[in-house]
Amino acid sequence: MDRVLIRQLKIETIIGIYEWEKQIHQTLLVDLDMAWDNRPAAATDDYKHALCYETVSNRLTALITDKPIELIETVAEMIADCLMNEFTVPWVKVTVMKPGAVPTAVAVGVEIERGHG
Ligand SMILES: Nc1nc2c(c(=O)[nH]1)N=C([C@H](O)[C@@H](O)CO)CN2
Repeated sequence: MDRVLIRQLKIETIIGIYEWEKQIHQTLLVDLDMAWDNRPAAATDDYKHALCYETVSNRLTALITDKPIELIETVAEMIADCLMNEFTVPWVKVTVMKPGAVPTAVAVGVEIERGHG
């Protein structure tokens, strides 16, 4: 299956398990691999057949900034659910990185795959 990709989507939000983290915004970087049949869009050159990476980016930013979240695992699962239920993406790989969370690491993160395709 073809894929639509989003790399390093930057989301500033309240994320973390500690009290001090609930008082600040921190950056998450999200990578998405979304299964999608790109042939109808290419054959017609018609946007209506495309999985719009701009619409997806805006929707996921709104979703994740709506309320405080403790775990990046929750972020990844919310993103996968949204893509499969709202955008009918049949398979997705979601990587959520939290740069700076561990001072001795460039970034830490989680990766999940959901669906088939
Ligand atoms: N697997 C996880 N481990 C940790 C998380 C997390 O979301 N998933 N979060 C934290 C803290 O919020 C940390 O980022 C503060 O620096 C610790 N471990």
